[in-house]
Amino acid sequence: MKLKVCGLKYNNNIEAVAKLQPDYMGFIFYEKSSRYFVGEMPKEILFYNKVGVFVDADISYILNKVKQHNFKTIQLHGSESANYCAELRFELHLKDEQDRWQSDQWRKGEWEAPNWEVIKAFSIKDRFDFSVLQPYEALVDYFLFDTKGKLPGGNGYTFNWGVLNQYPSTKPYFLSGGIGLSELDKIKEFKNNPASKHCYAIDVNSKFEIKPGLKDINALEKFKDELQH
Ligand SMILES: O=C(O)c1ccccc1NCC(=O)[C@H](O)[C@H](O)COP(=O)(O)O
Repeated sequence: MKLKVCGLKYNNNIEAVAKLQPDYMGFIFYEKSSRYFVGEMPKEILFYNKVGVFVDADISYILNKVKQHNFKTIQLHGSESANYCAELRFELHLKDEQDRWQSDQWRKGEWEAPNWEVIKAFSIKDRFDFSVLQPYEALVDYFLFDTKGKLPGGNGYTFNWGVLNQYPSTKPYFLSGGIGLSELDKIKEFKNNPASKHCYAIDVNSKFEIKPGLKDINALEKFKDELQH
């Protein structure tokens, strides 16, 4: 399973996390979050697979952040509708066209359109109406299942993963919400469960923090090693 480390905030710490080579590194662009990312990222991670995480943001705001931070993956963590996802896809495509015309690589015949990935998050507690996923099927690349809580994300506790036994789709999903070292046994058990068939990645955040946005590198390293076994 792949690993996404979310909610990175401090540049030295970001570089240290990047050295662990998680598959995705997530950055929160939601002002009310204690992990809200401001400023510039270290140049060293320009080409890493970085995820911009947004909550009901204006699409123009997302496009600005995509350009500023070179995101290829966008995570929608609010109540974004399927129409919103369609509009985002359309705008990303328009952006590609503009970039193509302005690019030297295109003139040299070397231009490659970015492979956008859109993740749509949904919150679960003890049950979930999976029919809500249907309108998003053709519009997003991954679903992400997080725990329903007071905050849109980063609540720090797990939901009942048994709910995923009813997952009706074949779309790969991220499993999220309160996952820490103490969930490793549960993850191993989950891997043997039919519900994990389409689980593409594990998403971790607050359970690996020294303070909001500052990740514990040793704990992450241990988790990554264990996840691979
Ligand atoms: O982490 C936040 O502060 C946050 C705030 C607003 C929207 C999304 C947010 N996090 C998104 C994530 O993908 C988290 O990794 C996910 O919610 C799980 O967090 P945690 O329960 O702390 O493991």
